[in-house]
Amino acid sequence: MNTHAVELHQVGKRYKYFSLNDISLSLPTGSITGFIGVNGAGKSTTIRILLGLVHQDHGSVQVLGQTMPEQQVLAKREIGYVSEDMRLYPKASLAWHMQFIQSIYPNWDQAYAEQLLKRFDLRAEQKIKGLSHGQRVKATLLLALARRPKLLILDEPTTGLDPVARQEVLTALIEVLADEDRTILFSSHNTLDVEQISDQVVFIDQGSIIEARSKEDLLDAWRRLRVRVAADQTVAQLPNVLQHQGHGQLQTIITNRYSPELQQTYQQAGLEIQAVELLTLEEIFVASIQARREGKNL
Ligand SMILES: Nc1ncnc2c1ncn2[C@@H]1O[C@H](COP(=O)(O)OP(=O)(O)OP(=O)(O)O)[C@@H](O)[C@H]1O
Repeated sequence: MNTHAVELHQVGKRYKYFSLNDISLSLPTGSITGFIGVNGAGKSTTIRILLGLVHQDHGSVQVLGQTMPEQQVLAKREIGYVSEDMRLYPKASLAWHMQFIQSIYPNWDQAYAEQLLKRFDLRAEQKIKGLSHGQRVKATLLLALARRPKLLILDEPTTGLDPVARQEVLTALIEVLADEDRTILFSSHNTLDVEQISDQVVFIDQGSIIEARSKEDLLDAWRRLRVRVAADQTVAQLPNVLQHQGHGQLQTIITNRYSPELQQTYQQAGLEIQAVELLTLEEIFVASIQARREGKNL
């Protein structure tokens, strides 16, 4: 078994108005990675390169031990892919699609497919054209999950789903990972979903990866400190202050390098620390993008 399901090294792709800038990324086997970026950041382009649908201009791409795009036929047998723009046949039923996929993929798990039908409250005999948006997303997900792929790549899997449906989908994804040699990459604008289920987080901005590490490490490193400062003190010059707000005596500092030692340094500089708070993944994402756009190093 490979220790990494996906390895990108210095991968670049140039379009007229956009370029993916030599990105490197590793997804450990058995992990679930949330891939977060604003519109147009390069999430789908990266995913298409992983699938061999778009060829990189340079750099190496290994997916499940296969070199992409050259060995994409072999890799694709083991990859399940779900995106919003996937087309099912509107006039055919879900059962027809299930049989069709079963005939192509030997790993199809019919018992699991039936379990997912119940979980997602879908009827196999219903035609695709009669399904609501959310039901269509769940149907596509069922077709991908029941193939039992080694790597599941989901482009915005929860967009447009109601909160209950979102939770059902997220629970199904967590269950996939009970089997430890399966790996999931999912892109999302929804940081709440990523915070809930991923164990690795990747931020992409303007074609560059700006953060890639374990969710726990990331959440632990970022803090908001509420501090009382002396009148003549300048907070901005203290070490590891990424952002600060307020001009009077009470100010807030945001740091992405929190440690008890850093807190001591601030205290020794004369700050009175009134509170130390964790940030949500959404706050961390927004602050990371802002810092980068202001030319600060993360
Ligand atoms: N085939 C193409 N030709 C030219 N430009 C392209 C092509 N495909 C993507 N792009 C450009 O690459 C940029 C990144 O697009 P991409 O779809 O990867 O972003 P994304 O992060 O998935 O965005 P969103 O969240 O809006 O789906 C966009 O500016 C897009 O216009």
